[in-house]
Amino acid sequence: MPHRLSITLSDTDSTDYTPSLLAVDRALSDLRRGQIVAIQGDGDEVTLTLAAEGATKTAIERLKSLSGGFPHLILTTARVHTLGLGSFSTKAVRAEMGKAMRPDLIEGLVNPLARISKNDFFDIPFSEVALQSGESASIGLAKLSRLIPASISATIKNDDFKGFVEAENLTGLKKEDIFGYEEAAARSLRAVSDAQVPLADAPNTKIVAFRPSDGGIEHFAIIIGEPNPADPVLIRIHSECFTGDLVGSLRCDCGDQLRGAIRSIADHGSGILLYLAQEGRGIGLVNKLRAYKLQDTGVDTFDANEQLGFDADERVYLPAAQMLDHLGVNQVRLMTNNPEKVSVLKSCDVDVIERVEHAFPTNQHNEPYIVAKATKGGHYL
Ligand SMILES: Nc1nc2c(ncn2[C@@H]2O[C@H](COP(=O)(O)OP(=O)(O)OP(=O)(O)O)[C@@H](O)[C@H]2O)c(=O)[nH]1
Ligand SMILES: [Zn+2]
Repeated sequence: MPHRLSITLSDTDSTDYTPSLLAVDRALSDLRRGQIVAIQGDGDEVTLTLAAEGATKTAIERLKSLSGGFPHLILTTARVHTLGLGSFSTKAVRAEMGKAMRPDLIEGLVNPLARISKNDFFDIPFSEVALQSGESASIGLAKLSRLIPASISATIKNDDFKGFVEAENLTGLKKEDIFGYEEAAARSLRAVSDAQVPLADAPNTKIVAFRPSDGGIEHFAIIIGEPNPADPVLIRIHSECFTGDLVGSLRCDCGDQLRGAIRSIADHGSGILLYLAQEGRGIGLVNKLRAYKLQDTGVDTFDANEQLGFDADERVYLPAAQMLDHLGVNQVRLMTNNPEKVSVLKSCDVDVIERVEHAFPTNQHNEPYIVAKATKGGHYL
């Protein structure tokens, strides 16, 4: 009698209530709608923050009046380095814009696709932002909301955080909620629905949806055949790629890898494809399109991310490890060319007993991308 995978659907009524996740979720939608969010920092520090992307004059004026001063533009060091505006050892820096806090200058500083002369920035002083500060958390929030990673922030003192956010009708959250969000969301994943979905190349397939407790974005396990968790399971961890997976973009190898993995698992007899909601190596589809436009000027895939202010790769694999854990799978044979996936999965206590090569022929459009992944990203060819 073969061992079966365990798929236990969670009763939504009994899902843990996780206030910190909920606060981040609310803050993300506020930020995306151009609203000010209040981040509680150390002691009586409160960082009032707006996403730099799309910040309007009216919102900046409200931030000024709420803080009683001049807010700063917070940028990632990656972005400032690519602008050639100085060298810093922290992850984020503060541009002290003073009266120069104009939407066109902000756009020029944060968006590499904006047409503005670098000379406009030369007299703006920059200073380092502490790693665990509210200002640093504001960048984390912008990244989680899949906007350009830059904020307009003002840090004030107020020892009645709850009273302040209530009086001003702002979403308030702790900086630790933001720093801990990705891990907490991954650890709260629960299977919420599943169904048989026969695929063209794998008729005996079941898809299981996993949802974090704040109702945030879902990840999926595509289970082909009847994997036996007592043996090593053949798996693929695939990060979402709307362009490659869905509409057949030739700029990457994702579509071939997705369908190729389904075919290989079906040929093998059984296995699991984990489909992770982290489009564009975790920067989101809108930013990936920006990165493509930059790549059309000759920049490679990793540098394009950095020009936008992101790390070269923003992905996390704890959700994948958690889904495997829920399915009772610990030993895996992982189909990938990316050594980082192997090492990160191992660090999440998944026993990767073998890396299975997963490469496909290139085409004229994705060749530079595949070459950059191998030469710069250390991927196996
Ligand atoms: N930012 C950015 N993301 C890209 C680009 N091209 C593809 N992607 C994304 O890269 C990710 C590729 O995911 P995977 O195929 O799982 O990962 P991989 O790192 O190539 O590793 P393996 O395929 O396992 O070898 C997807 O999220 C794509 O959307 C690009 O030029 N820029
Ligand atoms: Zn792709």
